[in-house]
Amino acid sequence: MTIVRAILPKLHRKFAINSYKRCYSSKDIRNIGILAHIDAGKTTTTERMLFYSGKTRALGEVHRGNTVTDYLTQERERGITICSSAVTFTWNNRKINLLDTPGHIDFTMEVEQSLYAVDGVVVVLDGTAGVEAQTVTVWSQADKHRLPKISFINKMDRPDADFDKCVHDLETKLDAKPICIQYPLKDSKGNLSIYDIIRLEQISWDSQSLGRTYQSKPVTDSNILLELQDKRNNLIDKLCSIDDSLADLVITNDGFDKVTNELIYAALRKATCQHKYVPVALGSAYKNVGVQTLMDAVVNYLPHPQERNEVYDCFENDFVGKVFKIVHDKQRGPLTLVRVLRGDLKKSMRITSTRGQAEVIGKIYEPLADEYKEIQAVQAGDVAICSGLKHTVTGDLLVTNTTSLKNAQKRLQKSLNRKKDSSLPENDDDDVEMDLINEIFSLEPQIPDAVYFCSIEPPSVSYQNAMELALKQLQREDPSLRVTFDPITGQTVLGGMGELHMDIIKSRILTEYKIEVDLGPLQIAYKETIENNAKTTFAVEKEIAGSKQSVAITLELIRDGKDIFSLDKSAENFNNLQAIRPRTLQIIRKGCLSALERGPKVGGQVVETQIKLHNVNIGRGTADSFLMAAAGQCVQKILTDNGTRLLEPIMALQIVIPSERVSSILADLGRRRATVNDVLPKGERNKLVLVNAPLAELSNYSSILRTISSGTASMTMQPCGFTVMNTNDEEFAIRRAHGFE
Ligand SMILES: Nc1nc2c(ncn2[C@@H]2O[C@H](COP(=O)(O)OP(=O)(O)OP(=O)(O)O)[C@@H](O)[C@H]2O)c(=O)[nH]1
Repeated sequence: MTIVRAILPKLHRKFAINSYKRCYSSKDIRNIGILAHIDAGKTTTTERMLFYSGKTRALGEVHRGNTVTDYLTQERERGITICSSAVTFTWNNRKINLLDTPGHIDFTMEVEQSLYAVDGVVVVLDGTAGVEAQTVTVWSQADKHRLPKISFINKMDRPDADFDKCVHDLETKLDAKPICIQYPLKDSKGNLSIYDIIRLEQISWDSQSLGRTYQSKPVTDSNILLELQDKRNNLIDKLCSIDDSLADLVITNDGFDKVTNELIYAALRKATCQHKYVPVALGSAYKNVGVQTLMDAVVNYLPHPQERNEVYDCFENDFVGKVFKIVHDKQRGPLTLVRVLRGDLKKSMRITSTRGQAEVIGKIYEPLADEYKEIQAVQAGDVAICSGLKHTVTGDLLVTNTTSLKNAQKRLQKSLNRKKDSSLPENDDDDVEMDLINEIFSLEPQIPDAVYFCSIEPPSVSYQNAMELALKQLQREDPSLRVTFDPITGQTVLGGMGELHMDIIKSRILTEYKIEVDLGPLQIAYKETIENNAKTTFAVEKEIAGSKQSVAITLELIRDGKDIFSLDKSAENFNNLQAIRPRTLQIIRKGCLSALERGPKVGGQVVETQIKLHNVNIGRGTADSFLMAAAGQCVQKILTDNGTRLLEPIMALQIVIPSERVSSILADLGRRRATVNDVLPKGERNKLVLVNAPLAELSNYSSILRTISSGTASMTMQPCGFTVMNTNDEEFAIRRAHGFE
């Protein structure tokens, strides 16, 4: 990756006149995600797709900072994708909505949300590196969303690219079943062209026209033809295992000769949509080779919207849309990117989010990164950008109204019951489906816990409000960013997924909101919990501005309680508590919960702790704020008097490594307080090591692993919860948090 430090002037390249004018039926739409490890070439590939489809008139380059999809200043400066962005273009009379997603682990949530909007994915591999750490993560995310995949082996122009190794990696590191539809060919000068294995043709791209023109010719060299025929037969053989009609044809004719290209396309499409095989294409986006044939593959093999999203059938013809991104446009304000799953999305339409917020859609635009073209309506299966939504957050499900949501839930429950009652055997797919359904109807998007935090300060107090507003906006776009206020230090605190995440937030506040904020040192986000149940009565009396304020409150903290706040149901107290007005109870609850935001040890959020209200006496004329503060102080007193334990963030690591190196990796992990969950065979030569290790022990671990394994290991890492620390580790963590280590 070339990092361009100087900010290049944003090039306002004129987009070509809209290349699609007709309305596309949902069968003619492909919603695809483009996923990869960082730097594999997603943005470069997307840029070519826009260019060859006629959507743009000039080719942008990542190193020149003028690509369409990396439109944020930070993306252009750093040469990386931070926000997923949506673009629309047409190819072979099909409309393609494509989401370019970020490759860095800190933005995993972005990728996760984008996957709700697509029906299939293109996974780009760097032909010189094969399957890398983040490839494994995005691959399993695509699996979780049951998305059919195509793999594009990019950078095949480079002398060190190795197509066969990449295909082998797909098999061994991802347990995928690849089907190569192409094979690379380099001439004596190293120029790349491609063999089409199905058509037995050689395809060459013309560099003069920046790859716009390309031609196919039949392969005539008899040796090469034999080799390619062998590959074609192999491909058919594989497809026969899942396609009975193809198998019958091969058996009846005693060979592969009668199998037409059309039959292969149809069988391969079926195999891809059913997750049985992954078509593998290749090329060099940078050298303008193989992108058009990749687009052909997208159209030919990836499903259209009607072939997916059956789970939303329960909404019938009501409107359902998934918010997969919120962006901020200087002229238009916050814009919401919505995948329309059922019904039509229309200008000025009323909708409700599953969190119960009623909203009105403003205008609707067709997506093209940061350029917008207004349209009137969008039908099911398509993707749109809406203005006017004030409360929706990334991850929300939008529906016609609450009645339609309730009806959909009832219908879904009925159909699930029917499925259960029928004698159909249950399988793993049912579990995945159930998880997805739960996620669809859950009211909040699943937001990963922050694992790092740091303070954020405006340049002067006069910027405080503007900074808070900026953070509020950024949080709507990116729910994995947490913003809290520390009442003790008076600082605003950011929680997030990693150093890059925080850094990007800082630079976005500067470029988009013109506020030069300061970030404090990055710290691990420990949580705290109580060790034992404890109960205290706290009484406080004060005269404020001539009026007497008094509260006496008895609270109990209970470990692992179910409800976060409850009332004592014993005969002794319940009648008394029932007489309290609900509004007063809400104030007490609020005071108690805000006290749980900061534990006494390192200021970590107190979790797995229930608060039970036993008794409260409130003096006449006591202000709400005084009551709220008293409730909070009572909780703090219990926490300080009885002490808390620290919980630290744990990461789940999946390390793929040659068998002979496993022992050295395990020895190193042992020194990092890791728990080895399993060591499984992976392909012929490798092992898959599954470990959980504290985040605090993993600083810079990916480069350490590279050193220990001499570059042979690949790894993915993702947060997997918090665990209680032992006393020694805890002491060390506290010293470190207080700056003594
Ligand atoms: N030699 C060669 N370089 C390429 C090719 N494709 C992309 N690159 C270069 O690889 C670098 C990364 O490319 P990007 O397109 O930004 O990769 P990306 O996957 O979008 O990266 P992130 O958005 O940061 O995840 C850039 O410098 C590209 O010019 C290719 O086919 N051949």
